[in-house]
Amino acid sequence: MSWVLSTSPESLVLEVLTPEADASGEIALRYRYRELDGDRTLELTEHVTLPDSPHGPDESAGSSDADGARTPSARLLRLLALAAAPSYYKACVPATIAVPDGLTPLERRFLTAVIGHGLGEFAFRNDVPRALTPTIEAPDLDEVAPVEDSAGDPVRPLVAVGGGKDSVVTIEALRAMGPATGVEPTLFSVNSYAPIEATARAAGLPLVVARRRLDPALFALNDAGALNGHVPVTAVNSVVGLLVAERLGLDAVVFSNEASSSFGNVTWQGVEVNHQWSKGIEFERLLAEAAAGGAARYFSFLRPLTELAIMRRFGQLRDYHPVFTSCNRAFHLDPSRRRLWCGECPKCHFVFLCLSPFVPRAELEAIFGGRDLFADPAQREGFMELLNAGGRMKPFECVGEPDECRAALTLTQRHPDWVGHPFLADPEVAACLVDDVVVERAFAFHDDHLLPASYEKAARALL
Ligand SMILES: CC(=O)N[C@H]1[C@@H](OP(=O)(O)OP(=O)(O)OC[C@H]2O[C@@H](n3ccc(=O)[nH]c3=O)[C@H](O)[C@@H]2O)O[C@H](CO)[C@@H](O)[C@@H]1O[C@H](C)C(=O)N[C@@H](C)C(=O)N[C@@H](CCC(=O)O)C(=O)O
Ligand SMILES: Nc1ncnc2c1ncn2[C@@H]1O[C@H](COP(=O)(O)OP(=O)(O)OP(=O)(O)O)[C@@H](O)[C@H]1O
Repeated sequence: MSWVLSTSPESLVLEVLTPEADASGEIALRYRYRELDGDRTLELTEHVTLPDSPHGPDESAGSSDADGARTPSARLLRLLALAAAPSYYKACVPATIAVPDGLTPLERRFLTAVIGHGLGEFAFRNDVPRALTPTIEAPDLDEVAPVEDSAGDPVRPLVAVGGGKDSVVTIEALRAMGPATGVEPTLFSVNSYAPIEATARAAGLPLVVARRRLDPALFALNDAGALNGHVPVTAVNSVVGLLVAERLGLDAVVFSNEASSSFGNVTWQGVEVNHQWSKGIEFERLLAEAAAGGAARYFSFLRPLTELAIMRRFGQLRDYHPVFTSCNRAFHLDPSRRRLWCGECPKCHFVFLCLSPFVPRAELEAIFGGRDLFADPAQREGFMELLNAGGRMKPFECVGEPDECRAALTLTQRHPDWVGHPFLADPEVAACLVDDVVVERAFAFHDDHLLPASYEKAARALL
């Protein structure tokens, strides 16, 4: 199979083939590398298994077959095949991606964006700018006529759970909406991880789990030296969420992507490179438009809020403090590589810094296994990057804006638990303190969001 790695990108095409699905919830996403001037091919298949309802079969949901079972809609299946394509494309970065079944204008925009923006970090780190602009060969299909979403606000949301702080804030806000609005959340994850299961248990709400298995040939290609790097994984999780909602008869898919995730890390070759692109508002709009008129709406409940406002709210949700994990080392595909709170990655630095004004010091240190990360000289540079000290670049991880980090530092410096801490007396750290205007701005409500009215009201109540 490693012939694909030695073939020139111009002589190689990645085909996105027709996805297959059945009423049991099994989905096969099929891709094929094809040599342009030879006859060698390499087929890759990714499998996704959609869950059944936690309450038993719901006859009213989805499109019914004769036997009452449900098959996923072709529109969402096609979107999933496009959203998952970057994993396979990035291994060889062929000059052409072909979709023999054709693309509607919206699908073409979607594929262009998940490659052109979703692979920004991959292209930057591997220094392959051409990765962002492959030729897309696909017959033009007519757009499906746009359909308005139903007028009422959704009441049966499927809430994505990542095991971290953000989804917890959403879960509790939606639960609080219940008595007045009838909102009843169901929790969902792609694959199963200990912090996600523990979060669902702490919430006491039903969790449904979709399974996603990459083609093992991708790992073999990686071992043989294929290009590798970050992919827009939230794009995949989001479309899987829409397929799950359709299958279970739920009326919304709710993510917990905050305002800050729309801001990039660096501008390179005229492109804003954003590790979190598929968590940003541009992706949210694109998918919401593509999913419009379907079974479920797609939006992010925390879009109007900053990371710091979310941290402040999460600080109050103490039942979850022993169970959540934001550190990405807990989420490797291979369970033997998983680890809780490594204490040395940008997400650990970020959570430690931004929770420090809102959680008593002893409790914060307990979350990190009894460690005070401010006191560890090996972590100093990581904090400096978050604070943008001396113009350092924001790390490639899901972390907030430098001004939010500086506002957190300022609040921590004023907090009695941290008085006299040597880290805060470090002159380079002290130079990052900000005034009250910046602190206040770090809690602002952002109006660029897609929240239905009752959800917007609930989000405002978090401030
Ligand atoms: C857990 C983690 O941080 N993974 C990133 C890491 O990959 P690593 O090899 O250390 O571990 P695995 O995730 O187990 O991946 C094994 C290989 O599989 C490839 N792969 C994985 C998922 C996928 O959808 N497609 C793939 O091709 C992967 O490239 C490995 O070869 O480093 C990778 C390279 O930078 C990252 O791509 C891995 O990130 C995962 C895709 C992932 O799930 N990450 C989330 C924890 C994550 O980053 N969430 C974001 C949300 C932003 C977004 O949507 O872009 C965040 O919290 O920052
Ligand atoms: N495996 C997963 N399955 C479904 N949704 C996920 C998964 N991992 C992350 N998400 C969702 O993707 C979005 C972005 O993930 P992110 O890691 O930023 O959030 P989080 O885990 O809630 O919080 P934190 O920032 O503390 O990690 C969130 O809505 C999260 O719930």
